[in-house]
Amino acid sequence: ALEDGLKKADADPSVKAVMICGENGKFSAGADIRGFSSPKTLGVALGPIVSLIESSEKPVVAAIEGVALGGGLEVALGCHYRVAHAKARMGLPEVTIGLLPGAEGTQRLPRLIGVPAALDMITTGKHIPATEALKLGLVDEIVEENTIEAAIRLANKVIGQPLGPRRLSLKPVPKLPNMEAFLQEAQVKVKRQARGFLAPELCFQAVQAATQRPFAEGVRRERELFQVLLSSGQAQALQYAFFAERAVHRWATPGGINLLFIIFDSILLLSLGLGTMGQGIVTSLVKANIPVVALEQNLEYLNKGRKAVMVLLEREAKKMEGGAQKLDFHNPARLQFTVDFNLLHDVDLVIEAVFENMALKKEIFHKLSNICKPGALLCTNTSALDIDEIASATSRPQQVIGTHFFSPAHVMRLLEIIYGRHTSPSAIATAMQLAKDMKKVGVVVGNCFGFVGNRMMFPYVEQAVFLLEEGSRPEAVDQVLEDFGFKIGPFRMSDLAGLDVGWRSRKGQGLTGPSLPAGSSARQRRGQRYSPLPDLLCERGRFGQKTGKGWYQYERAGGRTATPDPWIHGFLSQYRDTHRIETRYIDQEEILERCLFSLINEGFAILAEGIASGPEHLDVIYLNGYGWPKHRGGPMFYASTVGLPRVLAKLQKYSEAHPDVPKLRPSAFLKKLVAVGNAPLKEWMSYLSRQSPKL
Ligand SMILES: CCCCCCC[C@H](O)CC(=O)SCCNC(=O)CCNC(=O)[C@H](O)C(C)(C)COP(=O)([O-])OP(=O)([O-])OC[C@H]1O[C@@H](n2cnc3c(N)ncnc32)[C@H](O)[C@@H]1OP(=O)([O-])[O-]
Repeated sequence: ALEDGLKKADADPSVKAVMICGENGKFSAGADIRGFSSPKTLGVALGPIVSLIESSEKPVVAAIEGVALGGGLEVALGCHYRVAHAKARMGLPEVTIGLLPGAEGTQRLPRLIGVPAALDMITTGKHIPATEALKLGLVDEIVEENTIEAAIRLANKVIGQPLGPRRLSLKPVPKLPNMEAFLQEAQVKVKRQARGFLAPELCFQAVQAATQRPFAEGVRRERELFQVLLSSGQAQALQYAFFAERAVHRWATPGGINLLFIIFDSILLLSLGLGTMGQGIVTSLVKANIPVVALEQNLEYLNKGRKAVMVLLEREAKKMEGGAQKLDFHNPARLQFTVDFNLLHDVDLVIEAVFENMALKKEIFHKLSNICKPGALLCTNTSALDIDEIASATSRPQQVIGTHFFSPAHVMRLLEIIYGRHTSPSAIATAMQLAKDMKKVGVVVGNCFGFVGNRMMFPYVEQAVFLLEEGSRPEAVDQVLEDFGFKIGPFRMSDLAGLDVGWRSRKGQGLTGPSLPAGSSARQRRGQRYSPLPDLLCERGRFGQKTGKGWYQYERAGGRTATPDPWIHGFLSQYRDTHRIETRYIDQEEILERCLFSLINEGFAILAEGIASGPEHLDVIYLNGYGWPKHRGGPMFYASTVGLPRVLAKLQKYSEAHPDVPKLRPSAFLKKLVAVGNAPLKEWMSYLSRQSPKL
């Protein structure tokens, strides 16, 4: 249509200028991402159309409203002028779906805004607001009112002016005094951050080509690189992740009810507990423009918490344009700190974020149930505790729901939303809406120990520790998983989170500590293999970063630079001697497979139990809360790319070698999917006889 329109306009002498706009207040979100999975729909190449726009003999003005992303922005770059609405956002986000701008955007953008800014936009895929686009010279004008009228005004003004200088393909790339050095440094940075993710590196190469070759050759290079990415497999993983994230917004209850309404006109939210988690939650709420009261049990904790929240908010405000004014967090109508439980009467929604202790949580929920107004929703921030048991302390279990935030809560996007046996659909809908307002990805899951994310994490960490018993070292295991794409491996993660957290939980479960029955075997619990290694470290005061020693050693207590610790190496060999374990060499493949496949195996069990309604939900949780590398699409998608028969065969092999490790025993659901012929991921759930009984 664009091509036809342009040709008609060019041929019609009564047309003096052309204006291109989108429909319904949106310029364009770019190519249809679904089209990339079918080569047929890629038939129409956008690049030549962009060139056609640029070569028009009549001035073409883009009127950008809403978004101009990807191919949308590339179309705008072909125009001779760009007018944007002040609220519009622009970007070349192709890298986030594993691609690069394939319609000449990598060649035009650096010519317009210079190499540093273009590289930044293209390799990160970030969306920038119109005000920033104006500063960069990406748009010629921004308007508060009618963009289309403004674009037409500009078009009328420029009729008859020479178009040569406005054709980006004819412009040279602006020179930098130190272009070589700049590019070298930028490439190192891109590579370091990509950790196996191809698209940023190829985006870099395409922009580099713009600095080294004439426009037409640069375009050829861009097309070659685009094809490499298109067939890399990473693009499919990222595009799957894009749609998976949107699919988790669609949730249903046992009767198929899916309520999408907010039950409160205006929310006054109360955050209870101002520890690290509470501080992050309050910061996110203020950022989401939700009036919030932060409550602590005593003044000492309150003042400490208030100070920390203020530091976080100041920092957030600095990142935003007009941040302090927008956040307005010194205004008591927006944010109050109190120790007065009477304020609970007026709040619509409570997020409790006290210490992870069942007795304490029950006591608080009993109190909340007595004080809060009848409609108030009561959320508990917990990473593993039973929502039904917490709800049983109230007279309104239908209004109790789990909201598992991830630390730091003002940064991490994931919010696991856990419904109990009595949680009402409107409570789920409200929690989902809250997630959306807080710009988080809410995923509805069922109630079980560890919910989805942590439940899948337990066997992964368990395998990592077993590998140490058998002959590996923390740094070797971490390296394999970091090479796979995780930001940090399980041991560095454990040091960061604090080894004492798990120790406390194991003591609570009677797996270690004083409640462990006398005479228990060191490496067996309840008939299963158990590793006391983490407990032994904790007994020696090695809690991780906070004590300067854990699985690694650090420069000081609270230090962040992990270095392999010879003490740990000696300790491990002594441990193996004590327990007569023969040290063996464990290769990278075994490390990777045992850690990942045990996690994936638990995912299949979760799906079969109806704790989550589809593999996409598990993947979205892992991508947004556990640092799973995005270009691998999430654990369940990864399993589908490895092939379920291979995952099954490997689990069978490892399970035979370790018969006392139940988490290596292949799940019945995985076996079934292999038996039916390696079913594709989107069909998995149709092979469950009872679908999502808990949702
Ligand atoms: C020979 C080679 C030729 C190559 C040519 C290359 C051209 C070019 O370089 C490549 C591209 O443009 S790549 C593209 C680069 N562009 C991007 O990567 C932009 C990706 N999109 C976004 O970032 C966000 O969706 C927006 C900011 C646009 C809206 O955010 P919001 O307001 O929170 O809304 P929301 O919930 O997010 O979306 C609403 C609905 O729209 C759907 N949908 C949206 N975009 C889609 C798309 N492009 N496609 C399909 N569907 C798309 C979305 O799934 C959802 O559907 P549902 O059924 O209701 O679930």
